[in-house]
Amino acid sequence: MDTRSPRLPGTSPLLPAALLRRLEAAHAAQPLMARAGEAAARWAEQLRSDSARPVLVLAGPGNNGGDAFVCATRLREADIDVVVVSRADPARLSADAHAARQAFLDGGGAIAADIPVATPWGLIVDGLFGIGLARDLAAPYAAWTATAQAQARRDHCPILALDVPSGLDADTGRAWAGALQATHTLTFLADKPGLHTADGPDLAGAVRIAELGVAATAWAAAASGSPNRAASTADDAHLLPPGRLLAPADFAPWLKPRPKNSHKGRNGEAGILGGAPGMTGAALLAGRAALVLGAGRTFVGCLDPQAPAVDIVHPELMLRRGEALLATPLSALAVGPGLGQDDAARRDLATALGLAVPLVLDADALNLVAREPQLAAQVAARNPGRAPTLLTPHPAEAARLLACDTAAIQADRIAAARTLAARFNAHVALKGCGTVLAHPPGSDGNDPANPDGLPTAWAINPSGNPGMSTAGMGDVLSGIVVALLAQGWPPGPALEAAVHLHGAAADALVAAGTGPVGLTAGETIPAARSLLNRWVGATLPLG
Ligand SMILES: NC(=O)C1=CN([C@@H]2O[C@H](COP(=O)(O)OP(=O)(O)OC[C@H]3O[C@@H](n4cnc5c(N)ncnc54)[C@H](OP(=O)(O)O)[C@@H]3O)[C@@H](O)[C@H]2O)[C@@H](O)CC1
Ligand SMILES: [K+]
Repeated sequence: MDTRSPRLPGTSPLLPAALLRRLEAAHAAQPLMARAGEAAARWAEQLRSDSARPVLVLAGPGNNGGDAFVCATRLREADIDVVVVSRADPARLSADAHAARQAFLDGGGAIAADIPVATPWGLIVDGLFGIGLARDLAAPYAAWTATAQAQARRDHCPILALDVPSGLDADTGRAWAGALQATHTLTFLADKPGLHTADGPDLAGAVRIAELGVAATAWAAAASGSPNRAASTADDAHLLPPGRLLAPADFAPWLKPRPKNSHKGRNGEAGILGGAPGMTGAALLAGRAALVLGAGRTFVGCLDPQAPAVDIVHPELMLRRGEALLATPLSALAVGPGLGQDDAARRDLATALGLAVPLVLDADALNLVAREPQLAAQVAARNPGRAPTLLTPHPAEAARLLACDTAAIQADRIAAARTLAARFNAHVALKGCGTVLAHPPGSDGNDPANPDGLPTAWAINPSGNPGMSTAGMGDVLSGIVVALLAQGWPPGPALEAAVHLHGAAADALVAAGTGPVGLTAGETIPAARSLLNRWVGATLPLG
């Protein structure tokens, strides 16, 4: 019997396309396309919904098409009926893709110029475009993706995307017009940010990585100035540094069991400031989350003079007026849940910004900072060592902070989070599908010298689900963050852990049938507590 504690999943690097190209160049002597096509064929064999039906393989005009030709050849060798559709001009193919196409033809394969309308498929393989796509799909490709999508629905068959679903930007997760929605994605060499944020999770389905025999750590050499690195180019100025797909192993060092000789003074004083008239519920939700996630004492300061004096559900909470809270010694403070934007809110926020404690800003605290340059300057001037700032905007709040529209934020969420981290000298969680975390220059693991001038430390959180798109979830997240800060977590790990934990708690609830429809913010609080206690008892992978 295995008596070891359960293990925490480890981290996975997210590599931008420019870095993947360097990696590919550094390993050009290896048969990467052959390995990619072979790995795709092996998964394709397993995925077929009906082994009596043929597999439709769409092969595009670049190396993604080359992977598709190899995949089709391997499937035919396994006696699987394959229909390949391609209009790639052989004269314009790379040497590898040309050879892959020729090998398919030499083996007796045939290429169709259009998708047959009447054939029922067992599987559709999407090898149209990979990391080389940078515009809306042109004819005939947009028509092919629409037809493939409709036929997959008709035939109840899966769609396996090679590297990335065609039409998805591998760096940003933005979908170009005509993008294909896959059910499965086999991504090559390393995982990619675009598969995990914005439109990526909807288009990619279940993601697997095929490393193609290149060591998982080789990217580090390609990213640095190693001899394998291709010569620097002007593109380096825009090079997105590698990030991480967040997992509990990223913050495992802080998942410590409490000492037996513990008392509430060791677990800190968490404060929540908000609760303007009509919005006291937001402050209470944040306060309850801070309490239940382990803060030693939790104080809630409401701006509403009519706010209740006690929380009947959680009488452990200490309810105060806003000014009284700001005069209370605190280990960490969250400002924003139900704060409103009136003069009192502005005044209390300005006072809070002057306190030398870790400070979480959310909701109307962010809107006030966006509205008033003086407050913005106060945020940026805070001392990131003694008084770190943590910002948790949703895309509309991020757009106000960066004076742009929400579409611009969503077009490149990673750039937006890194820009906010640099501008406000703050740890940032840009919420939404695939929350993006970015950390300020000078914080742990952050190389201040990235050519684009933005901080290098960023991550995407894969946990969470659409059930979280409901009122109060942001308030609960603020409460979880401030609870961890009060218990002594450093700001970066506290923000990453809180975001991951909150999403994982919502996922556990959905798995148990509570949601996604009708999932409430309050329900995620005890679920997050259960999970945090489970993680504290787990260990890192043993390597
Ligand atoms: N990196 C690796 O390590 C490995 C990479 N491998 C594979 O290579 C893939 C990258 O290949 P890639 O660079 O040839 O790009 P790809 O995505 O096939 O498309 C480029 C072609 O499409 C064209 N085109 C673009 N947009 C278009 C549009 N909207 N409408 C129409 N055409 C459009 C574009 O034309 P152009 O823009 O030049 O006019 C060009 O012809 C990668 O994702 C992976 O699958 C593996 O084999 C092994 C390891
Ligand atoms: K593809």
